[in-house]
Amino acid sequence: MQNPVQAEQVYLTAFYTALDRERERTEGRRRDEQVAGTRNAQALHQRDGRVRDLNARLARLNAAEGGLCFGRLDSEAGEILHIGRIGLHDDDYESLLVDWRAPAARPFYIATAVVNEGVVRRRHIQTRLRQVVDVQDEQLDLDRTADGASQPGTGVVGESVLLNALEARRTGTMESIVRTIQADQDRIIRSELPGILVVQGGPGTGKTAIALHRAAFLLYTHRDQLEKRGILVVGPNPTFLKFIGQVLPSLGEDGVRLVTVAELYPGLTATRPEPAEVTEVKGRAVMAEVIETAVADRQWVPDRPIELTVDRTVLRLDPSVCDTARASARARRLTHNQAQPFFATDIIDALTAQYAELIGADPLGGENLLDEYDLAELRKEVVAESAVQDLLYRLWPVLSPQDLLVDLYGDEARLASAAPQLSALDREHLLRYGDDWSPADVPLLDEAAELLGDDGQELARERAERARAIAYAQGSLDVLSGSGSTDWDEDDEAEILSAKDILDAEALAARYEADDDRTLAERAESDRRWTYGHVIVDEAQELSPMAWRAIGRRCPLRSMTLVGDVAQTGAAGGGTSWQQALGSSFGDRWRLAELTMNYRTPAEVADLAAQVLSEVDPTAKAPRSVRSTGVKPWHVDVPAAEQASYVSKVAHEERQHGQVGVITSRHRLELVQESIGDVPDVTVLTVAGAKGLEFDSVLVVDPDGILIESPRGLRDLYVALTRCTQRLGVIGPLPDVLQSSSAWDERR
Ligand SMILES: Nc1ncnc2c1ncn2[C@@H]1O[C@H](COP(=O)(O)OP(=O)(O)OP(=O)(O)O)[C@@H](O)[C@H]1O
Repeated sequence: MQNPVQAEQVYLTAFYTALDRERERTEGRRRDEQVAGTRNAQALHQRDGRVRDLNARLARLNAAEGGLCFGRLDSEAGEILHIGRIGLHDDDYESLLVDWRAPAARPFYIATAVVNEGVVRRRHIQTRLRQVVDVQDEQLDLDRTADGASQPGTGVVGESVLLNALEARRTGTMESIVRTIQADQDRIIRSELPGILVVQGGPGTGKTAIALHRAAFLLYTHRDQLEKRGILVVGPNPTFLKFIGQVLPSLGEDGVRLVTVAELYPGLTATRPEPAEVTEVKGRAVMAEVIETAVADRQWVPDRPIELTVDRTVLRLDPSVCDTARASARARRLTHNQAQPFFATDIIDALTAQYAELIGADPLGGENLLDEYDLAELRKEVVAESAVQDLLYRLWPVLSPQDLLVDLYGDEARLASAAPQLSALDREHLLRYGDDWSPADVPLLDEAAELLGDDGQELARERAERARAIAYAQGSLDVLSGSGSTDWDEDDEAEILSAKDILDAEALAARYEADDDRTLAERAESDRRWTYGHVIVDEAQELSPMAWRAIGRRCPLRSMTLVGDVAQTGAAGGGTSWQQALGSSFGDRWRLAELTMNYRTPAEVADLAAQVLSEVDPTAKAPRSVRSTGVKPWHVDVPAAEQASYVSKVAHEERQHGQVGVITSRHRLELVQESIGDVPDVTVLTVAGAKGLEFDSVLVVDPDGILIESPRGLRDLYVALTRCTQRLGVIGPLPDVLQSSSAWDERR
């Protein structure tokens, strides 16, 4: 009789055969598409689309190679279902392997002995390359479990697969948890698409992992809807995005764009560092009003008449004329730049009328002597006069968001007028000269862009895009006409109109624009007004109200998953409750899910972190660790002068345990970095840089410094202490909150 490993090997071999066959078929279809002759541009274009789809299918098949099948369900009715990274069928379209995201796979994640979902046995299948190396069974029918009917050779049941995964050394990048998703996590992953779902959970509860698996689930379940608009994932910093960047490709999904808030505005680099208190002011919800007033202030009405000369005739523009023109332009409810031509026309009309009055007046007191042609000529003169153009610029300039902010930040008077609700000190924080940008400027630029509308630059970009499309279309036509004469015999040629006969490049370009050949991520990246089918925000507690406004604009459907932990907020503008963070943008239109199990930190470390959490928020409940390692955290204080070299020595030693993270105060960062040097598997960072990351071993250096460097120092310390999967060491004087002798390993 076959043992379970052998039995599963038979299945697995069949699955890989099916995978190989599907891959060959897809490759064959792609080859056929690529060599097939196409006789008109539209067909060529449609073919490009099919090749794109086949490439995506191949990527999904290739991604499924590692760990293709990892589970099996046996039902009460004797039915067997194998669960894998992808769905596979045989030639008769009978299901062989069920995609982990399909409804049928769900019991694999949620069935328990109490609520077994009709499943009597769950089997975890462990594979290496294409070989089954182990299987572990969980009996879910209580009767059979009671009489001990577990199968021979099945190995340990229960949580061992999960614990093995958690104990495994980290690789430096996050990996998929598809084999071991837990029931409470599964519920979040499969939560419905519409609406805003907030996932609150302490450190290591799997929020990031879940958010990414949810993206994969949503793309699978709502592919038609989401493939067109894509999913946006917003993370706290580029290191974090790199850390999580491989999870979705490993699940075969690439219709997702990963960005930081600083990258949300196309064509702009926003990396200038700035003090936390400045960031905090820029992030306040009230800044939306400030920007609105700053725009309104650029629609100026002088308080006394302005004189200007057109061809030696002195004209006078009265404030009342400006006021009327402004009111009428504003009443159009257009953006500032869209409304500008209407305002300008009214002013020019008024000046032309005055001009005509003066020079066309009949000396004998009769009617004005000028006819329509004369009036048109006078108008041209008025428009061409530079003094008029200068005045129009002062009264209602066409502005880019950058212009608006540079002018606002650089002028105390403008700031005072636009931001009376801010204190003098807050306004001082905003005051600066220059046109380089910090991440906190991005939501403000976005806000300004909404109110200002197109300033011509966007139009220029669109024109450049169009020129590109025409050039591409022209290339396609050249190819078509070149091959047309050689491929077809004369009879054919007489009957078949060549694409060139039917289309010119411009018309063809219009078709290309309708279905752009750039990837979705590329198109979304260059278009500020792109709206996504779903938005995921990680470390969501860090975002300011202004950032939420910018993100909300990218998802008018309000289909979002926001994951974070309000106890870990470090950013000056971030929220310490979800109501506070989201209220100004989304009111109470969001639903909350909570995670309570900590899959990262062992209990020994989590207990210590819980002490800090109770200082941060006495009402907060620390997540419960799923495992303990028996290794207590250790602490050493060394004289400040020797600290950096001591840290370097220990960091080098800790490498034997895997990836090492050295988390220190901003103050000490450079010194520690220099002392350790560039060593593989050791990363030195501040708490802000470590957010969302994890390491096998963590050294927290200068905890006191971390504590006092920021008004949110306690939260920062909490984050630092919860980054390790195995070992924690603390170096430097211990703050009071960590003075608990029982928590520490005294041996070091
Ligand atoms: N069901 C699971 N199976 C295996 N590993 C898991 C599971 N859930 C979480 N993990 C692992 O636990 C670790 C922590 O997960 P993750 O980073 O998603 O937590 P988090 O809640 O985002 O933490 P933080 O708030 O600290 O950023 C990761 O290594 C992740 O792979």
